[in-house]
Amino acid sequence: ISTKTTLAGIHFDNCLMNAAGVYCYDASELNQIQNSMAGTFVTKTGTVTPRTGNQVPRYRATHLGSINSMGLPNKGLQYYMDYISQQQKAVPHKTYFQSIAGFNLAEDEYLLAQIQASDFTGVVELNLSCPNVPGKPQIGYDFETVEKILTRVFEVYRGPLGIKLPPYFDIVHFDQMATILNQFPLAFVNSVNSIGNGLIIDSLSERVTIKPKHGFGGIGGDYLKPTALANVHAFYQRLKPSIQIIGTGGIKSGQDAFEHILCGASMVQVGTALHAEGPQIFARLTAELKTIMYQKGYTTLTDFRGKLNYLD
Ligand SMILES: O=C(O)c1[nH]c(=O)[nH]c(=O)c1I
Repeated sequence: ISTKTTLAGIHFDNCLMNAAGVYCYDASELNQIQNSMAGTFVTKTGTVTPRTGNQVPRYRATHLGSINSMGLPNKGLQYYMDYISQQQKAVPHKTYFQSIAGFNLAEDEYLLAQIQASDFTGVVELNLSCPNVPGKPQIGYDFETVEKILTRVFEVYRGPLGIKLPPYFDIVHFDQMATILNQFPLAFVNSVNSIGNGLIIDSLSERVTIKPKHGFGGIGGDYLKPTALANVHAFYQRLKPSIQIIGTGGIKSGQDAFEHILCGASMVQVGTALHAEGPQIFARLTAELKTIMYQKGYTTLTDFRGKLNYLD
């Protein structure tokens, strides 16, 4: 029984990995994912220059998930490129993901030019869905800008590249986004990022739980799972087969991972639950997923990927 997968024509021994932003801020955290059962890692979204991010407390977990308004704290693209360059030499049989975000088209182009000029042989995840940079809208909700960015991206970048999208909540939005995305040679679409600008309150103290933005932040965990599964399946149904799906949102058990794959995911990313449990979660999730596959008589992910049944 194998949980291996292929994405962008690249083989991964395991379909489980971290979600950008969790356990991937620096070399210390990335080493822990590298030394876990995860199939690979994605870096914290890298920007042109390092960022300290928003004021703390900026992350809070509840028994149903998490809220965060980190504000894109990161070491800057070059730090992550240096780390990946080192890992490509030290652990060459794995392929790594670099998450990036520019604050405008020129920055997107600059980031991609830097990657193109480097020895990077991995996969780029262009983040179009950070909800926590004050004053900056989530690009994923501006369809015309998404189309403009992707047009330019594929004029300048030749390696495998996918995008991280915010959750959508309207069937027509799935249709409109898929129509745009099907124009481009995307390697994948990663659905979903956190549900932007939720609010979790401590009713005892009658206060919000995080400092930035009057307590408003991205929602992850159990709260997010039904939305995540819907976005994974909606894009799986609509996108051309060459654009694969990475499923992110609400995965804390082998069953959750199984459900994302049943909805069409080729790779699954873990955020909130990884933050709570640490990198050993990948051993647990892999074992649980294999047990479910065994019980159902499946030996590979292709036996059930995308084969969600309807009631009609
Ligand atoms: O606040 C963040 O750093 C952050 N937080 C999220 O929940 N998603 C994102 O894409 C980002 I860039």
